[in-house]
Amino acid sequence: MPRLAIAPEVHSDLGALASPAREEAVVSLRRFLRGATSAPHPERVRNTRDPRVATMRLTDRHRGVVVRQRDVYWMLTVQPDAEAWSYAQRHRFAVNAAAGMAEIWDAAALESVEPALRRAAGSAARRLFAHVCDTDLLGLGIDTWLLPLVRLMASETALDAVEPLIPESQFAPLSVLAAGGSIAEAWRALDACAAVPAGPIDVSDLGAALDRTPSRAVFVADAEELDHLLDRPQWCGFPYAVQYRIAYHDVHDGPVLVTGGAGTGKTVLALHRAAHLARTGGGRVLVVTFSQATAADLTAKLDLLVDDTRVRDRIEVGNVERLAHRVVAEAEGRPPLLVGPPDLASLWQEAAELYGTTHSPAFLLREWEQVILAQNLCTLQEYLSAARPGRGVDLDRGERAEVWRAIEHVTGRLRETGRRTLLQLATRASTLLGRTTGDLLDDAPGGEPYRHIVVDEAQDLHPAQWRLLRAAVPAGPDDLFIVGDPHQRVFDTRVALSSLGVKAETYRLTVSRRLPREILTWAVRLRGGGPVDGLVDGVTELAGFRAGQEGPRPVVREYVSPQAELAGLVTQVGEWLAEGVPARAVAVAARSAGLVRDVKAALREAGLAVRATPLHGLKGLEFRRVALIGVAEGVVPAPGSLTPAEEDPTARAHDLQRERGLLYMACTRATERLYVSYSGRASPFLPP
Ligand SMILES: Nc1ncnc2c1ncn2[C@@H]1O[C@H](COP(=O)(O)OP(=O)(O)OP(=O)(O)O)[C@@H](O)[C@H]1O
Repeated sequence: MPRLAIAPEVHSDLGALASPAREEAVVSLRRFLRGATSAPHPERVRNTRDPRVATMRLTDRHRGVVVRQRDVYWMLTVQPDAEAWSYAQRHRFAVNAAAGMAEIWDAAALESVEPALRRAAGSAARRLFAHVCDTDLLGLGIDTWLLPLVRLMASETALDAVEPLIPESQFAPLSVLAAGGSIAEAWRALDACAAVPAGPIDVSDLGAALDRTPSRAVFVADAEELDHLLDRPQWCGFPYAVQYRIAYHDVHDGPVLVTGGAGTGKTVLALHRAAHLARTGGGRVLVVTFSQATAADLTAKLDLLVDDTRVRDRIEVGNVERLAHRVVAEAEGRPPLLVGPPDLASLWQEAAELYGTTHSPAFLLREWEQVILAQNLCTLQEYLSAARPGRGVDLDRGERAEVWRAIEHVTGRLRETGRRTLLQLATRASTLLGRTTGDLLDDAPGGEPYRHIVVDEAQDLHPAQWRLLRAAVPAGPDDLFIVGDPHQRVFDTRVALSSLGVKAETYRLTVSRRLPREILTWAVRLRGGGPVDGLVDGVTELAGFRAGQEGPRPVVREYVSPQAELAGLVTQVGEWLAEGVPARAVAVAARSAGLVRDVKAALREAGLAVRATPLHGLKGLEFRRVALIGVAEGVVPAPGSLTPAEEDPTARAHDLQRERGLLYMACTRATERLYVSYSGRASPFLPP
């Protein structure tokens, strides 16, 4: 029987076909898998660059392009006849001699750039890879067919120009060598492209190479497996090599931290890991995310990824607040009472007035959350000797004692009325769990506690919440799997995991699978501000963060008045919907609640039923079209959320960075188009 491997492009090509053609093509593939007499068969194509390539008729107008070797058929794309023949003629296929993965490249396009490379090389004093011998290049898996082209390159620009035309596993080691890296570093770059470690490699064994390349080929044994692969989104069946390597690694010895820019596939990776742990791990898996909206999104994605209900039932999705609530409720025998923000604000006001402190209510709140709760300081003595990282104003002993009294007033009033803040709840829950790890969570089927916790959007967790998560899972292999992006932080919680005793093995993802290059470049300019701290030791840079696709540039519109801006928004959204973009794929957001209300009213009046939300509401989500309005001076950054510089310049700088992170996060939700508008003067965050 033939062994059929499907490439991700077949998934998207079939998805793009109109309904009867798609069904016809799938029926043909099913017949092929059954070996039916009427099944499509490989037909030779004239003038191919690789004799193993053929096409198979799948509908009266479409063909699948396959590379055949013995019983293995690797189907690469499904195209109308002429395009399928052209594709078959243009491409070459090989097995990487060093890392063993299957590779494919557009040889015709490379041949057409060869004369330009030769001309540039003629006038160059030195070739880019003159310092590396052929043996080393071949040892790094550089293909013998590509080698002469590599030898012609005279500059990094030449290498960058061919990047889209050659496999990543060829480009990655070359780019390291071009930048002056060593052979060992180039090897590491090549290793990073592999989904599985290679073992012995036989370059003539296509089947074994495809097994090592799960991001490019999935074998389907029968019609059921074929339907299963095609009916789910592409990310379910084809994790990228780096996602596969981390997510399907047998056992990570302890915590794992994966960072990466917006849209680099962290959430998808976290979901694959959660699924893998639920299938193979030692107990229940808790997936922690930011909000109810992101929890609903992750739940829906997990339902798609994991269809075995027994495995799915082992995974729970929630946020830290829910976990804290549940632990405390179970220990205390009744649901805890929470204090609302207005009541809390008036308590801080009262404390500032009563104790005549020179510090504002907002200062006291930050001191409580960022110093006292962050370090779980329980006595004045502890507070007097504590470090106050991130706080810009020094406090002497007398001032600290005064601040402590004010804080005790608030905590005392909360105690009297039986109310708590969310961070207090987290602290209480971690204390309870610290005493009895797991036992308080045993109302699950089977009675076991969480054995694994997977954390998405980790950049915004407070130390008190980290302590809760740490206490909710026994320390050991595969205990914590954490993904996050410090550049997207929207709260002022800058904590390095190691400072909380979480020593994680770290990985970094660099290619955005969501953002077109134009939006990414613009958003990175907007983010500016250089490296940021949080999660990792030291800082995270945006350097190396790049996009995998092209697209239109963001549109920035200036209007003469807020009314004109709303009218412009309505026109823009109307145009998107008229183009056929579904309403659920469009989001509109603004910084202030008032503006969101105006947007909702304007959209309602125009009969446009798209999501409108504050900027925070976009966190963790993505949409084909995103419109951000009111990105004006005096609105973004929101003046009310900035600490006055005279009160605490460091806190103000942090507030500004957080506001910038918020706008950056919102801009990076768009997969296709980003529209930004303002009336009056532009927000100082917008790039010139
Ligand atoms: N293996 C894959 N195959 C196809 N698409 C993928 C794959 N991995 C991720 N994607 C797509 O890339 C986009 C970004 O992925 P994801 O949401 O996981 O990124 P992220 O790093 O969590 O983003 P952010 O931090 O900005 O929320 C999504 O549209 C997702 O479906």
